[in-house]
Amino acid sequence: MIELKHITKIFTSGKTQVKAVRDVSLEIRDGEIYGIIGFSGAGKSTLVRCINLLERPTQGTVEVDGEDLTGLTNAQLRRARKKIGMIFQHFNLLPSRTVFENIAYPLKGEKGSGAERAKRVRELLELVDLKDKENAYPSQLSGGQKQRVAIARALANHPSVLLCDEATSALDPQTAHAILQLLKRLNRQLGITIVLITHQMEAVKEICDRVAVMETGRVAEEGDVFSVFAEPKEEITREFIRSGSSLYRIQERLEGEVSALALKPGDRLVRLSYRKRSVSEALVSEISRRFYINVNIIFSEIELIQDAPLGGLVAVLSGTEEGIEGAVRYLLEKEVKVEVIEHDAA
Ligand SMILES: Nc1ncnc2c1ncn2[C@@H]1O[C@H](COP(=O)(O)OP(=O)(O)OP(=O)(O)O)[C@@H](O)[C@H]1O
Repeated sequence: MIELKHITKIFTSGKTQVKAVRDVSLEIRDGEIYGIIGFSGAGKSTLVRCINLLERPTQGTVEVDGEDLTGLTNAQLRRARKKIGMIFQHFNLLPSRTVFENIAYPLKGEKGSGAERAKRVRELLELVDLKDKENAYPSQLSGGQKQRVAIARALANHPSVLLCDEATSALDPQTAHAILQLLKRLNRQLGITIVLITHQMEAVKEICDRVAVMETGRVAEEGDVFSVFAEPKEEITREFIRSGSSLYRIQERLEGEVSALALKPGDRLVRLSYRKRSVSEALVSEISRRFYINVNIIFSEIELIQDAPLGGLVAVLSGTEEGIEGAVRYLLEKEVKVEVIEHDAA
């Protein structure tokens, strides 16, 4: 387990001070994928660099598996850091070394013969699906391949934690997806704890179990990914959801063009959002049948987050006043959030 207790980090240069992290306390459990999301400058990188003490916190303690890293001598810290691998946005490979040599680099000075180290490098190459690239140089690799090399290198000493600082931000969406899937596989296969720093909501939704949302050096909100995104409590989280969801953008567009939908008297244009994991029934056909109403779906966006549907739809409900009222009550009972965007009162 990683326990951050009251971490504050202040950068001082001359007379100016920047409080990059302000009194952050977090617990990251063994074997989970923990996301830290925030816009640029929120303090994510500084916080994650405090976990392996690449940045020494101005205040607070960092415990990894019960050991307080802030209290260690330099030699002890070097040993403790072997338990914590790290990858970066721009891969940080050694350009004049081959893939094999890059991965072997952290094994230098470790126990074991050259043959044993070579065996370990080949195991790692296989783990990240790069067996045929051991003699290539970084400049001969794609971004995704470079990140695979960086992951293999970070895993060389069997760490129990992998810190990922914007690891997919420099990659195209397809390659980013492949790297995220690789991280998820390594998490399941090796049981390694992963801390993923990102400004991309998609990355968090795709693989994280829990998430912390950071704003101006603080954690604004924290929890399991489904709950945080289904029922955000803070405005900053809502901003992230809006930035990554067409469901909200479509509403903005529709508001300007409601007349084009030709709502009839009594019709309601609504947005339905799933808020609880339990929604699995065919709700649309159910309300249509029970309350004798028509549900004309204009747009829907539903994705599986942690195996539960998250998202919703924008639709026009037409029928009698009682029918529509009944349907709305029924949806609310099922914990579906109902927002009326337009009501063309009869
Ligand atoms: N070494 C440093 N010296 C001075 N200020 C710094 C230093 N590193 C970071 N900062 C400042 O601390 C704040 C937080 O930066 P940080 O890089 O942690 O944020 P971030 O959320 O990771 O953003 P980004 O995604 O843009 O890297 C920013 O205002 C930044 O300018």
